[in-house]
Amino acid sequence: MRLAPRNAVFTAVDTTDIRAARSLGSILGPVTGGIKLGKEFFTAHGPQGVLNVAGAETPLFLDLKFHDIPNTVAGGVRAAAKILTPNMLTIHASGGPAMIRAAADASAEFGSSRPLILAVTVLTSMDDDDLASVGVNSTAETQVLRLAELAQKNGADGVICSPREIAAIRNICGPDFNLVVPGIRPAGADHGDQKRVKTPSEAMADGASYLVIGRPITGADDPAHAISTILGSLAA
Ligand SMILES: O=c1ccn([C@@H]2O[C@H](COP(=O)(O)O)[C@@H](O)[C@H]2O)c(=O)[nH]1
Repeated sequence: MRLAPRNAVFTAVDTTDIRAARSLGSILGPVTGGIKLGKEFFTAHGPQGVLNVAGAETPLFLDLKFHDIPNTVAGGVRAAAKILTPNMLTIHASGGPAMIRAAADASAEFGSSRPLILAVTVLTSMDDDDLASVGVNSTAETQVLRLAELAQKNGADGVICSPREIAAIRNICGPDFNLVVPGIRPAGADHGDQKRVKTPSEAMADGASYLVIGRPITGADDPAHAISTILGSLAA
């Protein structure tokens, strides 16, 4: 299914400032697919903070990137699904088949209100040299494809990948697998620590399901204008 551009964008609200997070959530939540809260916000404010920022009407992508033994990850998924009812929840695919399966099975216990389980492949801040430095002697693309297949085989609903791998994953995993894509930078924007990037329109044209965009929106003087420019580029 092809989403309207606004529904395909999740804004990464990475801050410890709860007032700023609430303000961004109220400005961006209604005009985009929803908001993503991750480790920075969660570590500072915990589940109650998440509930304060993501109202019931704002779709929530909870990006906690669980990576532990299967039993512990399953418990984390259950706790998050019960207390925070996120639409999407992340684990690391490199936790292996049993861990991915445990997360998928735990999510399935929540029936139609279960969160999508998305497996992080290779962080978008890493390139081939970074992978070699941690003992992975494959290109980022080869490693992403390996982990995407593993995630799909073990029940994940989709993966987190960079925009550079979207087309190759679509070929292998098919049209229904969710490809949720950070590493998005409008033309001319600062890449910061992101190494495998493309523009929003390139990523959507390649077949992304959702885009995750943080600093190009939240770091702008006028976040509402920044998101409207991005959505305009997608509509065009
Ligand atoms: O491989 C990954 C996995 C997750 N992220 C998260 O996405 C956003 C991107 O924020 P920007 O400010 O647009 O760079 C951030 O919350 C990361 O934790 C990722 O970038 N790459």
